[in-house]
Amino acid sequence: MVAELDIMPISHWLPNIDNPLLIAGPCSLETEEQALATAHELAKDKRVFVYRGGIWKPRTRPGSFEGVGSIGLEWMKRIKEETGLPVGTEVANAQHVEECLKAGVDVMWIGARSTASPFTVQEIADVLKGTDQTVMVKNPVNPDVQLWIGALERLNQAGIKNLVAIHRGFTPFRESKYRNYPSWKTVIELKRLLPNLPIIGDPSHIAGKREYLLEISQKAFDMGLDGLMLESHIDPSCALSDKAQQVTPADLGKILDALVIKYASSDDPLFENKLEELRGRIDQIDHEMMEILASRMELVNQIGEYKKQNKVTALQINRWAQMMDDRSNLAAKLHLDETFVKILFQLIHEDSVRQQTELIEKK
Ligand SMILES: O=C(O)C(=O)C[C@]1(C(=O)O)C=C[C@@H](O)C=C1
Repeated sequence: MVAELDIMPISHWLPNIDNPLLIAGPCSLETEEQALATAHELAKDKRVFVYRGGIWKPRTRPGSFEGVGSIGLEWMKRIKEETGLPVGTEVANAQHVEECLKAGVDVMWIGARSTASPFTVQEIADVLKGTDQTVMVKNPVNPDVQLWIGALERLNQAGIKNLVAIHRGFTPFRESKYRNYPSWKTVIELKRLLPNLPIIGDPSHIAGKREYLLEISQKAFDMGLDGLMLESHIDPSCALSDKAQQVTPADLGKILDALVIKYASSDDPLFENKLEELRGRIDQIDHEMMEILASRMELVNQIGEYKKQNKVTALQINRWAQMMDDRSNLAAKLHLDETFVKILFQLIHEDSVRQQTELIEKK
């Protein structure tokens, strides 16, 4: 289902933006001194556009630091006054939103677990109705693009047009390099369905460890995302939450220096001409591949007819196993990614079996 959302570009609510949107600040506001010292350091870097700080922290298990609560909003007001930076925090229920609206918080975001709960999102949307608030929506914990869009739709139906999606990664099922694995294909699908929706990355939550921040941030720009949310703490070694993924404002500056910002297109005519020529060749190859696929399918259907006449099963597991070995070996020789080739042939084979079973079952 394609959603039609009325979404404003980031420049509508952040008119001075001249770079990708960078939101930075501590995972949690802990003390007024820590919150302000971090903000003053970050504000010196003109690439930072919004200050972030967690006030209400949804923790997986009880007993860990769950945020300072409403007092943090007073600190946010001081940060705004003293640095001039717009401020943002996570909201998880109607009361949080009401308090943030009163305190003049500029950006609110909905966390991954809340996005996964339509009642929670609706409750938040109902309080926001009639405001011109900026709201960011993190992906739900599982890669369900419709659930992510559903949350954005609920807010949009409440009149919220300053919307941004945040890719913070998905809960892994097993031991993995990153804390929350990125799913770029889910991001591509979201971009396809909602081309006007700004999307930013949250490398801190994807990484879980500061040493991976640069590679994930670069990947986010390579994928055409519109900005980043990065956690920065004046002294990460003392942080009360997510210590390992936070960096000092100085280290954040180094990450930003190392990043190559990418654009959707270039105004260099030489580049554009070359791109057009290469794309033409790709179109040609794709068309040839599809014709080859159609010829393959004709053979599969012929085999299907013989199988029907001779009462032989559509699925031939030994032949399939031999084919997979052969295609994997060829993939290695041709320097193609073996997993990619495996998935491709799995899809082709699945469709062959589907077509043959339909043909065999047809009266
Ligand atoms: O070899 C066959 O028996 C086929 O029908 C072809 C094919 C294929 O797509 O290559 C399809 C189904 C079988 O499970 C194995 C292979």
